Amino acid sequence: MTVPPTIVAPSILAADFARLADEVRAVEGAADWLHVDVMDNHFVPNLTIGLPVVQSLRAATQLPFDVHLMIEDPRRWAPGYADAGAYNVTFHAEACDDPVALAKDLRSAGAKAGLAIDRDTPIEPYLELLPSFDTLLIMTIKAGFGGQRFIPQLLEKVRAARRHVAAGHLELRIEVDGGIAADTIEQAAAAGADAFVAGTAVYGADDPAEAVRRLRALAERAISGA
Ligand SMILES: O=C(CO)[C@H](O)[C@H](O)COP(=O)(O)O
Ligand SMILES: [Fe+2]
Repeated sequence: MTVPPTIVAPSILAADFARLADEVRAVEGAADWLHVDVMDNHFVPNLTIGLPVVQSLRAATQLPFDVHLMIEDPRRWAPGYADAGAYNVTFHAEACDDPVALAKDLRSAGAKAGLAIDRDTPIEPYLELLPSFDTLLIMTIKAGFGGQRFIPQLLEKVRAARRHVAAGHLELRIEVDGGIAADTIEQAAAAGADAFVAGTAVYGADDPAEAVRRLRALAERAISGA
């Protein structure tokens, strides 16, 4: 698989769950990954979908799945998503006492491993773990709900992560999640993000595929400094 320089990952959290397969197909061909938010009503105060839905959806699309686990006890559940064919499985640093061990398990199960950092968690203690990961997801809101307002101050974590990645020549995606839209994606890209989750901005648009293409064009323009 060739690796696109900029990833746009529509979040199905903002899709119509009664028409999930159709909603996914609406962004196929435009999106790079499909972002799947799994919430357990314990780690965050919201409940979404779990493994059976991901297993069924896997057969409905060619898009790589970017699973974002907002759950307690990710060591118990995360490998199941890798087994279900997820491309990237991201769990929260705050929910895991041995993130490196779980990253190894995910890679052994054939998935990329992602570490997520919530709004109130500093990035510094986790920078030294990054060589064990393929993706670092930096929340640009408080995890739990779609449709929230982007918090620009959180981009300081993106800048710190980008500096660390550059200094260490690491191969790591820096993904931002929460409130990413046409008026925020350029700041996130300029700060050093190269993967962008967008729920409301994609599925709230009249043409979700066009919204994805527009977001990518804005991000690429900001990254190239044009
Ligand atoms: O992880 C998430 C919420 O915890 C979602 O991925 C995120 O909120 C995307 O939705 P939006 O673009 O509407 O903010
Ligand atoms: Fe997410």
